[in-house]
Amino acid sequence: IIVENAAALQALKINFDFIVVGGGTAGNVVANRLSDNPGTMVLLLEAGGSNADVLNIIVPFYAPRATPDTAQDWNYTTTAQVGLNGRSVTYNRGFVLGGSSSVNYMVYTRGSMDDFDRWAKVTGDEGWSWESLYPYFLKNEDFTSNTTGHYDPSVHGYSGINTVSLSGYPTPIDSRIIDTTTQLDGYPFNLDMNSGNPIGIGWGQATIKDGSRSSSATSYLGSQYIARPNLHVLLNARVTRVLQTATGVVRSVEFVQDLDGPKYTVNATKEVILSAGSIGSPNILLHSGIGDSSALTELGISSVHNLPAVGQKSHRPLLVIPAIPCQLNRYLGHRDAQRHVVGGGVHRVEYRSHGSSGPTSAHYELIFCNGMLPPPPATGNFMSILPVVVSPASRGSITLGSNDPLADPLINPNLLGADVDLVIMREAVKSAIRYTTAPAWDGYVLSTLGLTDTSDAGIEAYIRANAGTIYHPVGSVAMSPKGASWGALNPDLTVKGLTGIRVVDMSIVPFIPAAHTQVSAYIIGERASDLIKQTWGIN
Ligand SMILES: Cc1cc2nc3c(=O)[nH]c(=O)nc-3n(C[C@H](O)[C@H](O)[C@H](O)COP(=O)(O)OP(=O)(O)OC[C@H]3O[C@@H](n4cnc5c(N)ncnc54)[C@H](O)[C@@H]3O)c2cc1C
Repeated sequence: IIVENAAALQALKINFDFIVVGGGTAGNVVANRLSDNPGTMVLLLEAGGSNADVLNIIVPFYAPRATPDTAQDWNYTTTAQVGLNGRSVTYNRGFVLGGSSSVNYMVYTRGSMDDFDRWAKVTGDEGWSWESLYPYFLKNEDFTSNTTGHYDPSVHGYSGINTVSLSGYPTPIDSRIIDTTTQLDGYPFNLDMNSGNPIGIGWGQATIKDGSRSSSATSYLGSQYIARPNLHVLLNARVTRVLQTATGVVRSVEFVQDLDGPKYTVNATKEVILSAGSIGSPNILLHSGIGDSSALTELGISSVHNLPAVGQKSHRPLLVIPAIPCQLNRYLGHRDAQRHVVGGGVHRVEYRSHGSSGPTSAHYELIFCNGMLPPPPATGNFMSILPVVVSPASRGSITLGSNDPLADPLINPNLLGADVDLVIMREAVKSAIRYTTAPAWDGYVLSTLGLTDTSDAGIEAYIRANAGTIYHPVGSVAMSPKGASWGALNPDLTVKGLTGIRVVDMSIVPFIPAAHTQVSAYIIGERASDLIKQTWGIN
């Protein structure tokens, strides 16, 4: 049930068992799974508005229009990035029901077995291993395509909630991408990059249903779920702090509906679940006095619980350079509209101190677009290859610049902060250029655009001048083993040293998966729901 406003919510006088903060990718999974028991009262508070009827987030083609600088984006920018010649870059996050799953590019990649096995190792909890999480991938997924030879049917789920499909129409670069795998060494064809072994080049899968975006809002909060009488959803409800109801017990939530309007509080009888994302969750905790107590005191925020890991040094970004555009001698589609990812691939490079989780994990990914990113020059036909560092070693931070909970936090992803990331990006750029030297591209690709000096130094300068981020922040409220003196969360996602509050979103991740991150957010939501139900004996 969508509640009209805070006054209407208060008039209901409901004792909510659970309050979920943030109706994003993971938060909507939790709201759905907890409310499937009709006796459990769930309140979901989302800062943004409705996803309904917003064309830019419904039509897959329009995804690049959904952010930045829109009403559905938090419209953040980073601090000046030393590794990018002091540039600040936009840092998009969904500000709408569905969160970033409502504005993302819909690429569906799970990551590798080693990625999740590393989570299990780092947290000491086997429940985070690939094998343990595998059922959750299937539970999330409603795979709909059936193009033989483009995927492995045995590794997908067909009765889940969130739709995943293969590209619905062919583009002129598809066969060239795939043919190259047999013409060049080092790019093996991978029938399905979501099997846990993503190395190679294969057909892209996306969270698209019947030509429309499948987000956590359209799937987990689809009409049959949002109508549940025990699930209440309040939009435009921006949470400013979580509050103690007794010493060490955090079961109260403070929020506003207007930036200069009154503050409201609402209590949970069982738990508050923070699912405000990798920027939102540490931001709320810090303003609540849960973080590094000396840094908070300096800002005039009373320390409630000293937890230095919140927002600190755990935030691993992904990098992408705007693209290696290639000028084509002909083009078979509509020039501007064809910004569509049709294939993808992930690769390893030999480098001693690399940061990937193991042999099944990539160092970099090449994303192929049948069109140009950013928007193309006035004449000519273009495709792009986007190299992405998927196992970056750089670590950044989310900190506060003021004690105003409505002010933007300071987002420092520290892009290219570790030398190895620059080396891997340089190799990825070379690899992208090499890819189009295969016979499959003869007479099709004329030249690259923008990058003229292809020496190591020339490529590095190009990267520093043009690189940005692919919007996959993680680890700003990371898990560590139970009892560890570092980390912010226990492996069951409870906040260390506090009762009544868990964090469930991408901020919990100790190491980034070498993948796009929405699938992880979904399965974190799925496992967390089971952990919460176990704690409270809910079926
Ligand atoms: C432009 C873009 C493109 C991307 N492309 C892809 C892709 O193609 N494939 C892929 O796998 N991943 C992609 N990602 C990343 C992926 O979408 C995210 O990693 C994932 O959705 C994050 O899920 P989450 O639950 O952690 O956070 P979110 O989905 O961001 O949810 C957080 C929610 O909390 C709300 N919130 C925040 N603060 C407050 C507050 N104070 N009070 C109340 N509510 C609050 C937000 O409005 C939001 O709805 C992309 C991301 C972006 C931004």
